[in-house]
Amino acid sequence: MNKYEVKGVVGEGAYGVVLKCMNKENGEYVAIKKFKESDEDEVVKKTTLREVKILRMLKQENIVQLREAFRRKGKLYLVFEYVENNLLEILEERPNGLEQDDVRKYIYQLCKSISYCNSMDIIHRDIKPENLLISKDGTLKLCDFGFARVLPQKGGNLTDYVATRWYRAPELLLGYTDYGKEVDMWAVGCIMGELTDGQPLFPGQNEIDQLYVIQKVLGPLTAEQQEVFLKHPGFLGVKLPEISKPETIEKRYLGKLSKKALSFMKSLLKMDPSQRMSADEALQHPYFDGIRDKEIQQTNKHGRPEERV
Ligand SMILES: Oc1ccc(-c2ccc(-c3cc(Nc4ccc(CNC5CC5)cc4)n[nH]3)cc2)c(O)c1
Repeated sequence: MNKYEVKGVVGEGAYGVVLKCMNKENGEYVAIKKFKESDEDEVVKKTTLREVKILRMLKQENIVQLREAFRRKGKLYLVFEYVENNLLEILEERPNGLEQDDVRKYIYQLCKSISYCNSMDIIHRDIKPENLLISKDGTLKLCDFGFARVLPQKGGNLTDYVATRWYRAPELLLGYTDYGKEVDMWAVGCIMGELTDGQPLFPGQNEIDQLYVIQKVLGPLTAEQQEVFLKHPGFLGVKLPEISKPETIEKRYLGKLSKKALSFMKSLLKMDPSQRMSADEALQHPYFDGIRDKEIQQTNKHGRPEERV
């Protein structure tokens, strides 16, 4: 830590703190995650080692890069690239939402980061505006893999966890343990809505209310999910809401979303995870026509020559 000068705090959590620091040797800014616990606690040690193992796997332009990891006085320090801002603060500056083209550019980059994670069998599990960093040139970078997990082999289960409620998929809220990468794409749909009008799409006040606000817009849970809800110990005695006329995404964003954007968002906000669009499918969606082609042209200009057919 001697070569770093602390300039401020950019994040805090149960784990510890993320500091904005300057490298005194080269003047470069970095973000350093300083873990609170020393490594005496076996459980903490196991989770931090799992986090570092995942971070070392990730090298993609829309994911914050881990630069180095070191221990000092029994505490673990992770050094990352520093990025100027995050989407939470940008949303606070734009209470009525962002321009539609900026929404599209950010959601495209987010889908690229998730597609890359999925190619490594990694799910993030806590995608939210605070964990989406935005650089001065408008590059989005996914950060904070503290809840991330490597998907278990077929039939394996994931343990429960508590991440940010407003972006949590129905299967997580209902306690399913065989959930998968679809939970990250549900969060993308929630964030797309929030970027569009500046308001959280499903701002539930507790877990029951979260399921209620989701159904108020999208309609009822699936039949299977309703059965799970009625048997869930945490929801015993709680009635499912009678949703005769859901608000619908169309009405919620009337006049604010193009037809392609609406179709894209609705393909993400499917109650049934098996029906939800994957990150790879999302990248091929007509919503990204124009962005994808421009990127292909640029790659061919600077990268591998266009394959001759
Ligand atoms: O497993 C992990 C754990 C932590 C990280 C992580 C890595 C890097 C950052 C980070 C944050 C950051 N910049 C930043 C973050 C937040 C703001 C918003 N204003 C803050 C409140 C003062 C402004 C700038 N640059 N890099 C944050 C988290 C990570 O990427 C993975």
